[in-house]
Amino acid sequence: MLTDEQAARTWLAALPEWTPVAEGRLERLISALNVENQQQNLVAAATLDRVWLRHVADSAQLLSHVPRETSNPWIDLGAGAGFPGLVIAILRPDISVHLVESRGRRIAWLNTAVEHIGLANVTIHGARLEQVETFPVRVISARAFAPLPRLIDLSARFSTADTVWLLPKGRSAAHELQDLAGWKHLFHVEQSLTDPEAGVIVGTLIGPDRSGKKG
Ligand SMILES: C[S@@+](CC[C@H](N)C(=O)[O-])C[C@H]1O[C@@H](n2cnc3c(N)ncnc32)[C@H](O)[C@@H]1O
Repeated sequence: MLTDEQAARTWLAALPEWTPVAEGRLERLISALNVENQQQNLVAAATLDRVWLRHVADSAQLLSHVPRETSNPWIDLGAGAGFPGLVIAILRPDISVHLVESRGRRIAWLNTAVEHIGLANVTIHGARLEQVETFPVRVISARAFAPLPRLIDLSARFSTADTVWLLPKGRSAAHELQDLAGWKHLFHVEQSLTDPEAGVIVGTLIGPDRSGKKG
């Protein structure tokens, strides 16, 4: 379990995806986020002094749940400040990362951040997810985007038999999964590395469940 900034940075530096370029880009992201967060509430202000733990490592931990060679393309729903999507794009410059965000000021921030960091592998869909054209993806991530049933209803059309879903769900992960009805899936909850009480829902979606059973 990572509990402070130093531990988070040490853990990040040991990742196979870690490079000096990625480190520089993450530092640029964080400094721009600190400035922009004074203009709009991208992340809770109280989390800024633990940004490596609460946002960077919290995002990067998703990489360990999907094989490196089967993670392209990746879509991040409700990208907001860019977590986890921008962190994934920085650590995996070899894959195509799609960010979906509907709020104008956040879309503007994402565009500015991508340009400022110098990322060539990000596509920003500045629209409601409901309006984004369907395309198959290998990974769907979404942090703090929507309750699980709505999240799946909105995004199942991007999922194939091979798509891995990575859904950081905080403390509600196990309950949300237990209460999920209407879908056949191979989801389970992984312990979050950054919060002892939080979980990440991980797995694949099979399809609609017409049997009426839960979970
Ligand atoms: C609570 S924020 C989380 C942002 C980011 N994932 C994070 O964890 O820091 C949820 C984001 O989803 C966006 N959002 C909500 N509904 C959406 C929709 N239907 N389509 C696209 N974006 C949406 C909101 O504008 C907001 O930026």
